[in-house]
Amino acid sequence: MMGGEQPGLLPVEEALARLMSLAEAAPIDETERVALADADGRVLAEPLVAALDLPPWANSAMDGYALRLADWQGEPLPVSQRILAGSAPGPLQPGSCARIFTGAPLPAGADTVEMQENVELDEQGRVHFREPLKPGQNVRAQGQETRTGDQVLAAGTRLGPIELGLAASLGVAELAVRRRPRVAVLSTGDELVEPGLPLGPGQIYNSNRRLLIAWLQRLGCAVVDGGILADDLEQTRAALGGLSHVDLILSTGGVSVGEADYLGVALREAGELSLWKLAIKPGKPLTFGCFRGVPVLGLPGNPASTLVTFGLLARPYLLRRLGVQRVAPLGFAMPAGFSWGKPGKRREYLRARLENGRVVPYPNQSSGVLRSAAWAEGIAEVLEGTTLAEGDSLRFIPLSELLG
Ligand SMILES: Nc1nc2c(c(=O)[nH]1)N[C@H]1C(S)=C(S)[C@@H](COP(=O)(O)OP(=O)(O)OC[C@H]3O[C@@H](n4cnc5c(N)ncnc54)[C@H](O)[C@@H]3O)O[C@H]1N2
Ligand code: MOO
Ligand SMILES: [Mg+2]
Repeated sequence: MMGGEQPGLLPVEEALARLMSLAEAAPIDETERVALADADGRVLAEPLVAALDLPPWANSAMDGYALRLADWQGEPLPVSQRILAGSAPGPLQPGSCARIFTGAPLPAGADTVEMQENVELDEQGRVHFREPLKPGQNVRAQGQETRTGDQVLAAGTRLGPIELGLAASLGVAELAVRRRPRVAVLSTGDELVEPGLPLGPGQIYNSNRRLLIAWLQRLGCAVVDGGILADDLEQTRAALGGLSHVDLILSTGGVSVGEADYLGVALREAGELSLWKLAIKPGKPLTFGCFRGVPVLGLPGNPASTLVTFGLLARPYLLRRLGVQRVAPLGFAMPAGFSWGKPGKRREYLRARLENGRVVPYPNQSSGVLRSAAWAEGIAEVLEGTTLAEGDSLRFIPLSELLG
């Protein structure tokens, strides 16, 4: 399309919904078994089902004394055994109590534990219980957390420290996970130079490559580094064609309407362009298509646009291909610490911080300014067609929610 024509922009939620259905149609569903030590950030391929009760046996929640409250008449009790964590006690002798420590198994016959702070010992070493006792107090019953056969994690769960700890608590040493997605990263632009090399006239350093590779690795992807791609249609076709083995080609730049923007051209030529021009700022020219069957996500080249579109759209797309169901960033509502007078045509994502409980945007919101994101703690969403007065609420999405 030539001239000043400005076709309708696709609303962000519609773009996300389309990406999600495209992701569901192209699942990365091969699985592999990995040790827990290698499972952080991976996606569970099968439900995790408990093969034992947790706790496996009743145990004490306190350091103190275990007794059988059902038979106790209020008299001082002699101590018949001492039970440390890791031991296997015999049954409780009738008419006695047991010295017991936190995490130690309750002896058969005992049903209640009193903490040591609430008892007194007399010269005969008998225990006087000073406070009223409740049946079962300070006892962690067998299976109170989990019963054998319970599903504790669903397939499609993304594994993090908590899930790994939970699997370990059930004695699981290996998990079935989806294989890592293979994602190629291409940085388009004749102006780009890698850090460490001298900068010539008109050149800038390639920041998107590092940003995306580090982020993809955190997401558990196997990255194919495609380096810098010149602004040239022939080379663009060749580069895309040479990546037939990956699950996704992720590029930056070359998707707008400039005369050196060839990514969109190559996708259009291949006849498989399914998404272009979103009502999002930054990030409008985001492009999604396929090149000879390989999905291609063309992020806009401006670094803050790359960041916002990767976090809001590419990341959920990749996670959904791995079977993760809850993918969209949630954030929470916070009051604006600024006003917004001019309703926009695009939904804006401001790089912002929380100060005194209010959202404060970085002063320079230009999509070329990556420093805005390094300063920010999150991105704040200003809906299209709206104005804001100070104190009005808007959604704030912490960067930590996007980066993990
Ligand atoms: N006439 C119009 N011009 C532009 C429009 C428009 O609608 N009409 N959209 C603007 C918007 S919005 C964006 S965003 C940019 C995006 O364009 P591209 O994705 O095609 O990106 P490039 O033009 O190749 O680069 C944009 C900008 O970012 C710098 N860049 C690119 N790659 C990197 C990298 N790897 N590391 C650091 N910086 C990078 C590049 O030098 C440019 O300054 O288009 C607007 N134009
Ligand atoms: O949409 Mo562009 O990313 O504003 O600069
Ligand atoms: Mg370019």
